[in-house]
Amino acid sequence: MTGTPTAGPAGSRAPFGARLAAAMAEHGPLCAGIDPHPGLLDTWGLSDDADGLRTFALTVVDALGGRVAALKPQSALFERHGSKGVAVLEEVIAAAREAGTLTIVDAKRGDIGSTMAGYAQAYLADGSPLAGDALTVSPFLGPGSLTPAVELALATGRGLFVLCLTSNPEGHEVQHARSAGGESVAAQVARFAAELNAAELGAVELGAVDLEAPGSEASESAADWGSGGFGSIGLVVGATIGDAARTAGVDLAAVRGPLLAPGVGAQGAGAEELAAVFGDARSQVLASSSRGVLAAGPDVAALRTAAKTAADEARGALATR
Ligand SMILES: O=c1ccn([C@@H]2O[C@H](COP(=O)(O)O)[C@@H](O)[C@H]2O)c(=O)[nH]1
Repeated sequence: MTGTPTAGPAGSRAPFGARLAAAMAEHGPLCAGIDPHPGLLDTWGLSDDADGLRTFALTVVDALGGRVAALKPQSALFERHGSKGVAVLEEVIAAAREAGTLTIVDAKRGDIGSTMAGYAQAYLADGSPLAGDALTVSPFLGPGSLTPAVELALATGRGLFVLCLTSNPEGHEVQHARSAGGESVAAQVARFAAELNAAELGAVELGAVDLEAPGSEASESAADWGSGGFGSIGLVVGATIGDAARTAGVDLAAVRGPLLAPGVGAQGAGAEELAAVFGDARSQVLASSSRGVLAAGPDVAALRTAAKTAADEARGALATR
């Protein structure tokens, strides 16, 4: 086997945090985004319709499947093609799974709890065609509103990435707001994830989570997961945020979960920013680049070279020794 545990039959999937840690160790800390912007479709010589979208997205899976830690399809750019676009997203998730690559579906879902349960069923339930390995979610209706998604993710070996300190400049206005007690919104979100991860990792350490489920590839890496894996509830923390984690009072290392770091490449962040933003949480970072890699297409070899270069740069920037 490779060092990357993949999904076994329903009910036997190892925890997402463990699977992601293994994938990052094998392929480097890069998540390649699949963002089929109209401009990119044009550059690739493709039509701005569901057929062009399908060719684009499946070319990326073909080029990078089995070569990066994760692929992150951006749901909005599939949804803009209507039901045919959503069908392509389902096909992309299945193709990545077939290639043995984790998918983070970037749909940033968030709603009141009863509706969140519907989103959870759509994106996190076994057998749902839109279920990848993890989902991005918005905590801005209150972190507790995400409980249905948390419960289903943990029950199915999937993960969440909760928006915390986003890469866009406008995020500051909301994420740095402080409660009467003085805690920033971002710090509250980080504490929510930290508490969930402490409970999950504590259960693993106590042996209450069976990492050796029959039929999965879990057993061969179980020891690694117990010691080096992440919790399954990650945060989104942009690589562009400068010292915002410090000023918002967010202890990223204490989260013990993966930190999805968009902003690398097209939004201007590079190795220097990755190293500076994440400090002693560098080993948790999954750098994310979409346009910076996709601009190399449609040539498959060029896409692979661009992804490898980005992964190598991220690995160098995030090395802890
Ligand atoms: O804070 C955030 C959260 C998510 N994103 C998403 O990541 C990619 C970035 O694309 P690039 O082409 O690498 O800029 C995109 O899908 C965003 O929606 C983010 O950028 N920032």
